[in-house]
Amino acid sequence: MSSPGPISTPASAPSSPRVLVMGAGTIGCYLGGLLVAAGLDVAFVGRPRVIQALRSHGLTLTDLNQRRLHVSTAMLNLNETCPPGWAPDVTLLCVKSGATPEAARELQRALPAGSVVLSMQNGVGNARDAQATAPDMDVRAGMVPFNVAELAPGQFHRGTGGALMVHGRATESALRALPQAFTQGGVELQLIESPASMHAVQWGKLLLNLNNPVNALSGRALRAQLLERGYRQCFAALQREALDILDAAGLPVQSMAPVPPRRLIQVLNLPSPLFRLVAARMLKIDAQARSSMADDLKLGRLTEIDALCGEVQRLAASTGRSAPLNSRMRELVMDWPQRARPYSPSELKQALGLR
Ligand SMILES: NC(=O)C1=CN([C@@H]2O[C@H](COP(=O)(O)OP(=O)(O)OC[C@H]3O[C@@H](n4cnc5c(N)ncnc54)[C@H](OP(=O)(O)O)[C@@H]3O)[C@@H](O)[C@H]2O)C=CC1
Ligand SMILES: CC(C)(CO)C(=O)C(=O)O
Repeated sequence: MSSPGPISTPASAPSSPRVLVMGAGTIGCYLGGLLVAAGLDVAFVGRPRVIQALRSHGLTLTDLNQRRLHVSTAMLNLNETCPPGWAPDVTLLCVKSGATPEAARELQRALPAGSVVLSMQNGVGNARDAQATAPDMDVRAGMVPFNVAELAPGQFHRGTGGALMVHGRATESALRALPQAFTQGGVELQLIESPASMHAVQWGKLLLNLNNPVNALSGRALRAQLLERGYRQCFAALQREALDILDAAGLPVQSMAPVPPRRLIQVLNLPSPLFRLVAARMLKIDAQARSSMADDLKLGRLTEIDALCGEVQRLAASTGRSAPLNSRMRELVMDWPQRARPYSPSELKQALGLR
């Protein structure tokens, strides 16, 4: 992506690597749009609402560094199901966790055996679940560190930074084109060779995503929510419980923050004036950015709470322990439709049983 102002987008050459975006939503449109702009041959599969918006408006991508990119409708290969006979070099699986089985079934039906599928989803279980549903695919875990918001139909904004990570090797033909293509759009992609390291990355991201329910229930934008100590204390308590369980299970975690996970918990608990100083980098978030779960609650959609707090509960149970805070948070998110009123910091602490 060039910065600032619109840029022209190159037409993909006949020999361009082919990418299928399965689930053209917020992340799918952002990642796929960057790849179209880099000249890759990208097909999007999405719901009629999104496909119609892209047909009417094209795709506009912006980011926190004032980059702006417009991909015209003519450049977009838009579909409501996998285009028949279209064999991608790589597929980006970008649906929410609850939609993974249906999407994986479609990939299994439509793509040649051995097709590489990258799960660009949150949680630690989506790649495993997709692989179980689509046994002929080669499903790999991926990780998206940054926040993307749909600002208007066809307009997607990246509000935070960080490098994409994917399980694979730079020498693999399916993946070779991706790092450079994303770099052109201002996004780094790191390939992680070892499955154990990728698992540690995913758990590191899950720890960060334990703020998603806090953010969603706060009713505030991410930055405003993180500036409230009471909400940070809730996030820190959920993280501490998860880390204790991960330690008990002997599972390593790669921190997604510039400091180790336990240090991050201390930082989150600091009084706000100190937190602002110490966590200046963490607070480099656009004022309007919200967690993906906040979008789900607002639109009355199924949330990914089961893939986040639910995963902590399941890991706890597998080691003979319990995860009362993550269990309680899961209940609060499930009970949202009955309440439908944001929690103040003290209300949320009280609801979690924190002092
Ligand atoms: N948004 C963000 O900032 C971030 C999100 N993530 C993760 O990325 C993943 C995707 O999230 P996000 O992009 O926000 O989700 P969205 O809901 O915005 O996008 C997913 C889209 O895929 C559609 N979809 C689901 N199943 C199918 C199908 N079988 N065929 C076609 N379209 C389908 C959904 O439609 P419908 O709603 O009708 O099912 C929806 O439009 C999640 O795991 C999320 O946690 C990770 C980092 C940041
Ligand atoms: C980027 C981040 C951590 C923002 O909350 C996210 O993963 C999400 O919104 O789901």
